[in-house]
Amino acid sequence: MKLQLALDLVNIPEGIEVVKEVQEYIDIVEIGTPVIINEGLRAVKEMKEAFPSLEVLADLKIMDAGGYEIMKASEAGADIITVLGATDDATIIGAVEEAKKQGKSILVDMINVKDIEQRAKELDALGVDYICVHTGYDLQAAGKNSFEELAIIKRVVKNAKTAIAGGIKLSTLPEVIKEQPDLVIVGGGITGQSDKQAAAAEMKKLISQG
Ligand SMILES: O=C([C@H](O)CO)[C@H](O)[C@H](O)COP(=O)(O)O
Repeated sequence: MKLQLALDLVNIPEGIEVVKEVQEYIDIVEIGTPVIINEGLRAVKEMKEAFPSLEVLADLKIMDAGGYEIMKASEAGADIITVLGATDDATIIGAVEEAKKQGKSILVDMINVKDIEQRAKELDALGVDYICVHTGYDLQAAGKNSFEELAIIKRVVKNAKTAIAGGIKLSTLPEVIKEQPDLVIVGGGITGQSDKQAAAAEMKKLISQG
């Protein structure tokens, strides 16, 4: 099980400082959608240059032009790029083809997918690398989480790796670990803590104890 740090509410220098603090406890650093909106793919490039041994995920949440957008994120140095599960199969197929050509991975974000079980089966058959259940900020504020959805994808996905994101904290991590996803994505649960290093270290410890 890997730990991914999501950077959403920072600029590039602030993001690099956070990663310096926690790098030994994380496997993947995510350049979050808000950061890409503010800074562009330059944020991906600068993070990869600063931490070449970490995998970098570009949270583009691609909805169209799958092949082209995967190509641009790959050129910037992203190892993993996100595509929305709610989009059509043509976009997923284009993204998967381009990612294979570039030697990169696709993480499909299931945010706002209504039939998680059916769509997860379809995406799995299309050859995506990760399927990720995700409760976005707006639904987190309404008290939602994706723990039940994680159990669903764990049951039906046969080939892709499974992941979960959205409001995961130290207190809720054990419930997530019970389901054994391949990847746990944490943003505010680390970046919002006064001692980010201690939070990341404790999370890594729980994850390695499995
Ligand atoms: O993808 C995300 C969100 O849509 C903003 O872009 C976050 O990176 C993801 O939710 C993880 O962050 P936390 O919810 O703060 O753990």
